[in-house]
Amino acid sequence: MTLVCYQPTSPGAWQGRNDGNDPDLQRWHQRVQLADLSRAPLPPIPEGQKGIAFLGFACDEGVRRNGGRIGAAAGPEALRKACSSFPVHFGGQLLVDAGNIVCDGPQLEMAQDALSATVAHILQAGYLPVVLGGGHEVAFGHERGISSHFGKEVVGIINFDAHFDLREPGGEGVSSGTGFWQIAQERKQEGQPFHYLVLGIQQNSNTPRLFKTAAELGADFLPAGLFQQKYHDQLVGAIRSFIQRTDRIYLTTCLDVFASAYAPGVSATAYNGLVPDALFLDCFRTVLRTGKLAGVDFAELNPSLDIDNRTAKLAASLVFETVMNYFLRQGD
Ligand SMILES: N=CN[C@@H](CCC(=O)O)C(=O)O
Ligand SMILES: [Mn+2]
Ligand SMILES: [Mn+2]
Repeated sequence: MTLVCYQPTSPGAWQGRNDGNDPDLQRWHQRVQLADLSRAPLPPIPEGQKGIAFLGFACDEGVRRNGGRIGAAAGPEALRKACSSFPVHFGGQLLVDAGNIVCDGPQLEMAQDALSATVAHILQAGYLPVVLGGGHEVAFGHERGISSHFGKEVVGIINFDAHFDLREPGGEGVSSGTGFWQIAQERKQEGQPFHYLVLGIQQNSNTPRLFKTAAELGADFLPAGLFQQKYHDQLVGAIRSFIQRTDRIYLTTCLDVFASAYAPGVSATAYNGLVPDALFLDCFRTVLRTGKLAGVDFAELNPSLDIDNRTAKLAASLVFETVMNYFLRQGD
């Protein structure tokens, strides 16, 4: 593939604890295969196996344009590091690192185009793309790659986020806060429905205008306050009924959906965000186990604001969930 903004991952990115080379001792860093897409396509997936391809989106420009605290471009590197020592519980399945889309300076739109093309390539090769952000401008590029690959199929978007990210582009153009508005416009132009479910919305972080835009676009949302054990069945039921209306699911997690005690390393912290507890995990796994997963990403990790890698480790644990559920439990 010829790609602007593309950089392969350096071998030093995956390093960690080593207990030996036996299959039952291995860690992810011993199993991740590095692929340089500028030289060769992704390796073929052997019959009867599945593949996941990580792709970094090293980009600060969306958060900068949105007036936030920059540093998310270092997110992919921190996430790889936090994932490196996870144990391998998935037998011979294929875990590949497909490199990075790097947004150098103000070229955000170009980086998003490169992201879309690379995501489409990953899907074409039969892998599940797991994109490591980067600001939430990752969503527009990622989703477009998915919808271009799946053509007329209905792609539903599930976003764990404190924010709608339904802003109309302002003076600086598109940003980390405009991604889902941009997707809605594309859908409208194509005469396709916009299926968008946001989980964890904070009233104190979204203007009345954003709530109004969400209503006008037919977006569904569940507020952060609903994330209580007594509403468990309601939450899981709402997620399931949303998924039923779609053919494919794009799952995106904006790490600022979590309370700042758990996720201090984000641009816009939430003191009263979600707790990454059993209730949250039930909701997250409900999405992962649909059998319709088309792409997963994690946005807004800003290592320069993190405390003791807390946010990176939380995001990494969700990557672990994604890998485990895709390889071993999808379609339950
Ligand atoms: N991707 C982030 N979006 C939020 C940021 C809010 C903030 O910086 O306070 C938004 O635009 O609403
Ligand atoms: Mn957010
Ligand atoms: Mn967001």
